[in-house]
Amino acid sequence: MKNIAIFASGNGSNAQKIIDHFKGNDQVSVKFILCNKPGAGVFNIAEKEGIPSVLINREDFYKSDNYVVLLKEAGIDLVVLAGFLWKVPANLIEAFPNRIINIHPALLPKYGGKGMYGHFVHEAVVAAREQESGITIHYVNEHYDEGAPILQEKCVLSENDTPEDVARKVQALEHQWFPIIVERLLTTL
Ligand SMILES: Nc1nc2c(c(=O)[nH]1)N[C@@H](CN(C=O)c1ccc(C(=O)N[C@@H](CCC(=O)O)C(=O)O)cc1)CN2
Ligand SMILES: NCC(=O)N[C@@H]1O[C@H](COP(=O)([O-])[O-])[C@@H](O)[C@H]1O
Repeated sequence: MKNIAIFASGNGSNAQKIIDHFKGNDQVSVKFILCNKPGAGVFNIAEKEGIPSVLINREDFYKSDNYVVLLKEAGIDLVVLAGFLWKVPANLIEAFPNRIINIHPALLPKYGGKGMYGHFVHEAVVAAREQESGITIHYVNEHYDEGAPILQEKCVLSENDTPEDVARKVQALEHQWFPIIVERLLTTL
């Protein structure tokens, strides 16, 4: 059995796609959904899917090993950041070397780093009149968006695309590829 923990901060559409992908697979379990935003939509997904959820406490997250202990005791094999908006601290990264991955809604290294999340990314891409955008799935290190890349996929943009149009095109790539990459990585662990 391979065990996944998903970290999210928002609606959880990527979490839902990953959960759906492994339904019927008795070798993979989504053990926890952890979120730092009270009332986030991902909590509704956890409840609907019968997956234990955890509201992350900032003090504990950055000043204790409580979440490392929780994940280790649950036998988590892969930590998946799916729209998680806090920086993962060094103790968690050290406890799960090459076992934490993230999806970024742009073609890193462009449009990454502090402040580059959600609609801010797509607004910057449109402002720069980029002709393409896409996704980057990467390992997580102690800096935002600088971990080793795992996959990049592109989408073509038109000059009339709004940030919302870009978000739609990018999200389609996320939903298509993130579950596949999670499954592919689990086979290597
Ligand atoms: N140690 C790491 N932690 C995280 C990474 C990472 O690569 N290394 N990726 C992020 C996800 N992310 C981009 O993919 C990202 C998320 C959020 C931010 C950001 O600027 N956050 C704000 C706070 C926003 C909020 O609390 O609502 C901030 O830090 O001021 C940048 C990039 C997940 N964690
Ligand atoms: N830099 C991090 C970042 O911007 N992550 C982005 O947050 C969204 C979460 O959507 P979801 O909650 O519907 O999965 C996704 O588009 C993901 O790429």
